[in-house]
Amino acid sequence: MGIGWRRAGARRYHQWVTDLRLRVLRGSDLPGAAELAATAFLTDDVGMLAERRSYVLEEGRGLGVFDGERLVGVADALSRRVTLPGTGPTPFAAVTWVAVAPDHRRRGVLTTLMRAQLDALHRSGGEPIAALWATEATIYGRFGYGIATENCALELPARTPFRPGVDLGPDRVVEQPRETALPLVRKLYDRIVLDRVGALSRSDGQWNYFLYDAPGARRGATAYRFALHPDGYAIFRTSTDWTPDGPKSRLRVAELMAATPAAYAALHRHVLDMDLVATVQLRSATQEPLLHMVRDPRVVRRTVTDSLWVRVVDLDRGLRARRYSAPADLVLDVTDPFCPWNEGRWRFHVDDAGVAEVSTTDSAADLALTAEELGAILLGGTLPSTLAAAGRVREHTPGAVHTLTRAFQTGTVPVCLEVF
Ligand SMILES: CC(=O)SCCNC(=O)CCNC(=O)[C@H](O)C(C)(C)COP(=O)(O)OP(=O)(O)OC[C@H]1O[C@@H](n2cnc3c(N)ncnc32)[C@H](O)[C@@H]1OP(=O)(O)O
Repeated sequence: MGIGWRRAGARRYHQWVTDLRLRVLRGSDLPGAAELAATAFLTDDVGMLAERRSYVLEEGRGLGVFDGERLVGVADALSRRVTLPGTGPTPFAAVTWVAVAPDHRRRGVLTTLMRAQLDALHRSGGEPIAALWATEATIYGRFGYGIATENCALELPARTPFRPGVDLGPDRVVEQPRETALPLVRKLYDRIVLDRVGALSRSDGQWNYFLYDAPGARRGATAYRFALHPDGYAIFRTSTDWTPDGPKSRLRVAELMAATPAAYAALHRHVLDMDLVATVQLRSATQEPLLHMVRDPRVVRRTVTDSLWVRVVDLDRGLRARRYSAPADLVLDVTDPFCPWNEGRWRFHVDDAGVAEVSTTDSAADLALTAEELGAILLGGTLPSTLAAAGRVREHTPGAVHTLTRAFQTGTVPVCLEVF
């Protein structure tokens, strides 16, 4: 049976008769998948891609499209947990390694993979939400993914001074070799992610993937270095640059986690004060405390980008997965052509404890929105009021947008800094 699809008209897909076949990938497909991913992502480090990938492979979750014997499209969905407001780490399908061979593009291979992935999650009652990092921001909205979190690439001069009075606490930051640092890092991480909305829990394999450190993966920089504090850690690399004006090396932080303000300040001071370094780069939240600790916030260059794109797979299970900040009783009119089981009117009732009841209804709608907006607001990062101002959430009952916004927003801005 051919499974390629081609768009014909605004919303209709016709079966496109080809030799294309979809099947679940096996471990033995990894080399072919790595070849395909390398081609699609414009690299030739096939061996490295395959080795890194092997740490997180799960039987039965990767999907492949084959043209005869040749693998021409892949999409994986890893079993991961994301911290949701009020409920902590919650399973989600981490969609990744999406690639289509350049000579098979724009024939519906990606659409077929997305269709099969979401159908499987729906049918099996698997993870109620899916999430991904998008290579291009125009790809995934059509499949019901919306921008749920943003992050900032920060760059600031080394030795940037803090404001007077920033408390570094009594504890010292000590660098340790990877082997001894990792168990401590993991313990700290497990503690910190519990209430950090948007952060992802990690298994052994996911730690190996995240901290993959083969020389070819370092892009000319050093191996990872580990700086430990009793309440946090920083993992970073440096790349050396000797110029006629003196050393202008860069320090790039892979991850800095701190459970207390003093640990946060001390760890930032450690990376900012590294000798021979001219510039420090970090990936951070949009509401990063560091900006409010330095004496001159304008020396910090910031580039904001979308990070986690979220898709509510099953509307009722997805909305019930988190707690809410204020009571609400609203009827949502949801448009979701890619997952039609979510379409229609839903009563969204939140009690005083923040627990949601979600059920279908015939009552008149207070608000109308699509799956893309639902995904965007789920973590509390993108506000319904912002989407309403953009014309993407439509209010039928005055005050409904305000009620929805109060329910979804949380005390902190969610952030996901881990690309998977
Ligand atoms: C989660 C992740 O892994 S993100 C990684 C995504 N992968 C990459 O960026 C690697 C390089 N690119 C690719 O491999 C491919 O071009 C893909 C996967 C992005 C798209 O695969 P295709 O099989 O060509 O997509 P498909 O034919 O199903 O397109 C579906 C629709 O998306 C649109 N689309 C697909 N890719 C893009 C894109 N890069 N930019 C804008 N629109 C796109 C198509 O035009 C089509 O629109 P239509 O329904 O209005 O006709």
